[in-house]
Amino acid sequence: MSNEQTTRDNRERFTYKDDDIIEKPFNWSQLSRLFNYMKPYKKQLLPVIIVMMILGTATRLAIPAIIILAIDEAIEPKTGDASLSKLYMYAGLMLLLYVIQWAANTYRIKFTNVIGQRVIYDLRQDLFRHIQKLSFRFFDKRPAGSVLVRVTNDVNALQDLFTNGVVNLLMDCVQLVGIVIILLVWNFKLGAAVMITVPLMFIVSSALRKRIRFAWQDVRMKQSRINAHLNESIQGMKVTQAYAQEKANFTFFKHINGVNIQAWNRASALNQAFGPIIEVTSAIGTLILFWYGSRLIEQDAITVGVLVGFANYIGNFWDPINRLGQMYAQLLIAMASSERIFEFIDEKPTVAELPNANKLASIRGDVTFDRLVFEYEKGRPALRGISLDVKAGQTIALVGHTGSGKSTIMNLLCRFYDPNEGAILIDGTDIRNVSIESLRSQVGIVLQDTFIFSGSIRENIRFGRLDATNDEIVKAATAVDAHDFIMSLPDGYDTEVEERGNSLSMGQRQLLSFARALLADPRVLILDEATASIDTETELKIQEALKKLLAGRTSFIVAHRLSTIRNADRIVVLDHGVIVEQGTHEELMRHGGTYNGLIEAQYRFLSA
Ligand SMILES: Nc1ncnc2c1ncn2[C@@H]1O[C@H](COP(=O)(O)OP(=O)(O)OP(=O)(O)O)[C@@H](O)[C@H]1O
Repeated sequence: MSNEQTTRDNRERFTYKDDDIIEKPFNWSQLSRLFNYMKPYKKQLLPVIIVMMILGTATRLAIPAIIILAIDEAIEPKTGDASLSKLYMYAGLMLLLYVIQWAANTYRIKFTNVIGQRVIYDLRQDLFRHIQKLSFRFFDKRPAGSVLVRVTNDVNALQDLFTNGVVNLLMDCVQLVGIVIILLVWNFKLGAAVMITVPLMFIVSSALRKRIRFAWQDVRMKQSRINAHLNESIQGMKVTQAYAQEKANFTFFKHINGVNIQAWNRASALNQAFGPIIEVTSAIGTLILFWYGSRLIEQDAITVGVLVGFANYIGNFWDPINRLGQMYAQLLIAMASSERIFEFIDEKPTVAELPNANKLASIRGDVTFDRLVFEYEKGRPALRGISLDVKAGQTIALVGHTGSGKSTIMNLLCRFYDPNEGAILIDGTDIRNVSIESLRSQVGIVLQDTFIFSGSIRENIRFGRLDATNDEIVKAATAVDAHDFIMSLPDGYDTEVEERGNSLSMGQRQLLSFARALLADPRVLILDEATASIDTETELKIQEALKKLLAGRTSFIVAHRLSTIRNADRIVVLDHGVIVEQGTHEELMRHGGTYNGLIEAQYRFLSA
């Protein structure tokens, strides 16, 4: 163990892997991929926005030209006579241009907001749809909080870019090019002189860009850690409080919160550095303008109007450059976020469907495990060659020490993971050759940790089959003996339960999950029996419910209760990923092997 590890302090009790360090160069194809999200709205809204953009930019470019004309033709014309009427005319014209500019900008912002919101909506939908398709392996590696942050923070980070960012960027670019052309055409020498500092500014600022990009990526990563920890803390709050570990937990939170602020400050300081660079270059540019401009006036090469107009254009010239600098930072933030979003969207489900996968036809329920080998992590096999033949309608109890591979077999049967070697056949068909939906709709699973969603009891049962009628729901609940307890709740089937079903007891949650499974009516049922001890009356109820649930289907039970085990047609005993014994309860007891040991240990425990 390294020195660093041994001296690890309390703050690092919990470790979160740095979530996806992405260090790729600025990715133009990704930017265009992002902009593809705007395509559906191209016809509908883009023409309006483009017209507004042209109007806004054209008026902005025209105003200094009017100032030049007003000075040179109305205030100080070469003929010598100032003309008040001309001045009024130019002032009126300017007023009109300002009004047009204001109206164009207002409408443009309104429309871009609409597009921005729709794009964000679509992107979030895509991301969520894809996350739902990802396999268990993906979620094994990632804390829920870090997944959450991509759908919330990272998508939000793109909001500014899509609402006004892109359009502002285009407008600023057009404005810049427009000003450069106007200045060079109006007076090439003076125009070139004032812009001499621009390349210098680009050289200095380009050095900053890379650092800014990485700094913002770092911020996102740190935020992701906060979310991961927060999510875990909230879910594990009861344990934290039960062990009075709030202080230690808070210290760790303070640590990651502080690290996040530091990262943010660093990124923001780098961002701020753009401002002074531009201010200094703009000041030098203005200095050159007045110094060189006044010499040109002395030589009669330009008029006062041109100098004032140039000053105006130059003012308008640095503004967009400054904004482009900020916009670049915003673009970098958006790029960092979009990289993280696309990284998820591009993640291929490890359990993939064959392109030509057929639906699994209605099954009888024969299940064959053929020499299954599986490892979650390389080099640590959880299953080392499992072979088992199960006839339709049989109940198989899987028993064995903790970590022996019982749940893993079930995970493979549902295709939450695919085996490294071997195959699982249902009615002779390899489950990898059929569509996942058709498989899972016929293979039901009731997990040990029954998940109850926030919503009504009725909706929770209906989760088994969304088109079930209310009568069918009541029938399923009655069959598993859950009806009485449901009716004793304040609003019966309409009683709202909290997320995870915290307001229900363990036994009640289990009965609900049985009702849900019964409603789904799968031909093959997997049941990871809850280990928590419950009172004898509930135990009896659950056993009765189980009988009804299992009747007529092929069932696999990761069994912990003796009563469940005894009722099984066959008991399969696992040890370190291999089947060491199988048979009925009596056969295995007579055999006096691992099973016998397990049962005796349970008795010793109960009678102790
Ligand atoms: N998601 C996972 N990632 C990595 N290893 C895992 C994962 N799930 C299980 N394992 C490992 O695989 C082995 C088999 O685990 P499995 O959950 O199948 O055991 P089990 O017999 O169901 O245990 P229990 O009775 O405690 O539920 C164990 O060594 C476990 O540490």
